[in-house]
Amino acid sequence: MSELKLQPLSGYNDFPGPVVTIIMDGVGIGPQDDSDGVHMAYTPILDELLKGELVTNLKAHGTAVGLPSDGDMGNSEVGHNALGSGRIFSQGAKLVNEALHSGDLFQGESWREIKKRTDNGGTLHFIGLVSDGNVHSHIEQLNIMLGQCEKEDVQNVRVHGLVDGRDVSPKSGLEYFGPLEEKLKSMSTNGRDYCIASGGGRMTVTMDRYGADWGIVEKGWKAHVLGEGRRFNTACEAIQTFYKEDQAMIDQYMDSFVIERDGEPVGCIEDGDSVILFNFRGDRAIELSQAFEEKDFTAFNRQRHPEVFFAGMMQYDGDAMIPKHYLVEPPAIAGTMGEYLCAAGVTSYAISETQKFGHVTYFWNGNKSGYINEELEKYVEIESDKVTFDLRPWMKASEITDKVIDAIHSNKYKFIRLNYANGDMVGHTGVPISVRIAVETVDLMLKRVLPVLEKAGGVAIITADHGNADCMWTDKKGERTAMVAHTRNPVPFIVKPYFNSNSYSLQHVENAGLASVAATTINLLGYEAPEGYEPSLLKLILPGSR
Ligand SMILES: O=C(O)[C@@H](CO)OP(=O)(O)O
Ligand SMILES: [Mn+2]
Ligand SMILES: [Mn+2]
Repeated sequence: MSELKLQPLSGYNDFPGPVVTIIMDGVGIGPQDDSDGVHMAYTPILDELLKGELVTNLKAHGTAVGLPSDGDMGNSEVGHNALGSGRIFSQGAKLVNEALHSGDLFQGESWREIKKRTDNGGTLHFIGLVSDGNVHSHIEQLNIMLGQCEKEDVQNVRVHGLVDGRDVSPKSGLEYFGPLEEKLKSMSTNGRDYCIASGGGRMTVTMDRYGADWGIVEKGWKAHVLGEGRRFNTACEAIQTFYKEDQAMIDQYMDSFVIERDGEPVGCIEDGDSVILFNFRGDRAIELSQAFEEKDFTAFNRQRHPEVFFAGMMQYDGDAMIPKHYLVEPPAIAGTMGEYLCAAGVTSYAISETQKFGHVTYFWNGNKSGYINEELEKYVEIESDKVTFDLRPWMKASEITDKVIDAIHSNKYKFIRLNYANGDMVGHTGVPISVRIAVETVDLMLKRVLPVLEKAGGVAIITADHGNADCMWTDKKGERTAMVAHTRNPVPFIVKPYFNSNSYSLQHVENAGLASVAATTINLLGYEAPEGYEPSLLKLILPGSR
């Protein structure tokens, strides 16, 4: 533990209140036009804060958060990893690409075990998100693995594909499933039999997170494993049918589908088979991994639990070791801010609603679940509604705020962090009236929290993990398409001190990104930032130095 020791910041005077970090999920700085849901919302509090002295913009996408290129939008995983760890780690998207292109992945133990099973007649099943969103998966990575299957002459391959429409445009499923079905067909020569076996929209089927709605995973289990769901001849036929039957249908909410051949599901998962969950990101991959791996599983009735070799694209939870087998080593995010603060005896409080609870705990702590030190920390989850959030854009922001106010009043916590999910979760629905209410909700919450913090004599850090609400639609030749994905826009960074014991100025950091927030926070708590952390955005002004 000795290397986790924080050094006191010289010249620092303590102040009575806590440091409160407010993450406005999905609230980026957009083009300031009428497509920008943050700009369009009535946000007097945020507007005023943005005029302050300790205000800047941060990069929250691409290489600034460890993604392969600056063409990649940010996301909650990489954003909260950077916020909580103070450094930039090469993330799943990048690590998997490297392992695939070098071929290391195919030399690994998991792939070799799968090959053994397929040589013994087992089918290889790929389950995952079929798009090039690069948040949870990338179709090119699936394609490379399929190419390897062909090369190694794996006889039977089934793909259980989830339709995206959340990291890519809302009705783009056919653009990915069309070529994929073609490709699988063209690979089915010399006795090989490759095809899509089941699927469904990612928010309805399989990709639940943080235990928000296990029914979603059960629906996926039924389709992928048991072959239960509405039957079609091809995945493209399924998608086209869903579009035809409901004009308003968008990909992420599509029902499950099962592909049949000769009147039978073409790809149930059986004893002796192998399964690769090809999503690299953990939050929405953990529950299905548990359903495959846990012996005494109670979240839903599996009906049948096939004996399979199950491998994740990565290990999704390094503490709980979920899953046991995986294809690519995840980034080793050690020495997080949480670990340092616990080692220094600093008390902390983390809160969000279910949809983002793991963001301020699991992602924040470098993809590790559970407490670092339960005596010093408190994690609070408010249960999220089970709706598409355009219907309840206020979400659980008020309930979170109530608790945060209690936490400030309690005087028990030196560091409080919270995530308001609204800008992001409602941003993903692409419904402008709801997005506006979502952003206004967050502003109202600032109005509630900040005066309490002022009374307590603390300091607020207000930022976001990436953009989303800041672009609600795109316009091509006068035709608007809902834009439901995250953006590549920068995010605001605001420090609002309510004490007069110290005085700070902004410190210029070249290309400043989210990872600089951790050092800044640690400084505000009275310590030098640990070695290797991205530089702090604040400079303590010592008396007489101005
Ligand atoms: O909903 C999710 O899984 C992602 C988008 O794919 O959003 P976020 O990174 O904000 O959690
Ligand atoms: Mn987010
Ligand atoms: Mn999101």
